Amino acid sequence: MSFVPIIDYSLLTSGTPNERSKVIQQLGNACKDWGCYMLVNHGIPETLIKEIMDVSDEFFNLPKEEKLEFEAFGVFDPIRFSSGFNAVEQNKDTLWREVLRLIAHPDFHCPHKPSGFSEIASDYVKRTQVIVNELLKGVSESLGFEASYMNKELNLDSSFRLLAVNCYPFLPDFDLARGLMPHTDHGVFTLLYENDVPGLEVFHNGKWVVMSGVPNAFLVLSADHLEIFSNGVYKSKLHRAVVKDECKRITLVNTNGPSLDTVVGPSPRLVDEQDRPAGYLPMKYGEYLELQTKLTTAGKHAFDIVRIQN
Ligand SMILES: O=C(O)CCC(=O)C(=O)O
Ligand SMILES: [Fe+2]
Repeated sequence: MSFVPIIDYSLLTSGTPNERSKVIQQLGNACKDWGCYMLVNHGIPETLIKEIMDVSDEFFNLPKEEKLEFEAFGVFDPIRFSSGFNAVEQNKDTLWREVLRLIAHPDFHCPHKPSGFSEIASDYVKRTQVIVNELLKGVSESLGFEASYMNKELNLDSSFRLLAVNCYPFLPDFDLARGLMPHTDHGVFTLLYENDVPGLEVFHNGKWVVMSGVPNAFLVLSADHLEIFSNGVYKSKLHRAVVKDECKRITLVNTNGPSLDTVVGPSPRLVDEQDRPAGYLPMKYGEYLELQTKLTTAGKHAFDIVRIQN
């Protein structure tokens, strides 16, 4: 039996050169073997995590009409609240979830209530950004590139980033399954933090594996644009949420894409006409997001359109 890899973030930033190169190797192995890992010793104060979890909880506890003031459906709407069943599965098993999506970068957006939400969420986004940037350097090096290569090629300084706050409320009076259908995320990789109610599962070696049990860790999932850019060396991770505990699950999800007008295709350094032809069609990240939104209602994925079937 194998376990989800654990990566010690502190060794990336303050390890000796030897420790750093070891952890970069571990990062590469985690991306190759699992496509996901737990990130520990990340340095985000537990007090800040508690604050953002509490204020998110307060948001979801607002009366329905107040939450619906933020209801929106456009993929580029800066603030988007939605709730309901997974649209794809309307006639099959249905899963309940509420989600608040905020565009966090290049500009930060947040509802004006509850009080303090915007300040706390903005602080959380800034601090998680530092982690994302360091991880990007490590991932870039693990692919054999210089640390800044991915950042430069994907215009990550002006990247499009979302903070999605998911809530799976426990509703004892309703017979509702709670969770999220199997999917992969857009962007380079996703950082996910859960309150202490488990639910995230990843598909590994033909089985669903629960990602939980490491306290105070981020779960990091490789996403579609890492697979595309690495020409399939690192795969996007299939995952889902299944919430069984009789408690409310809240998750904080940071997606980290390139800038919207960046055309993402396989890095020329990882394409070789003979041995490793390009496996993905280039597409602007913004177009990919729009396409994904259109396809979701049909139960399809933009990834299937850019992937070249050899
Ligand atoms: O809430 C979870 O555990 C999963 C969330 C997720 O996969 C997403 O928001 O993309
Ligand atoms: Fe996801």
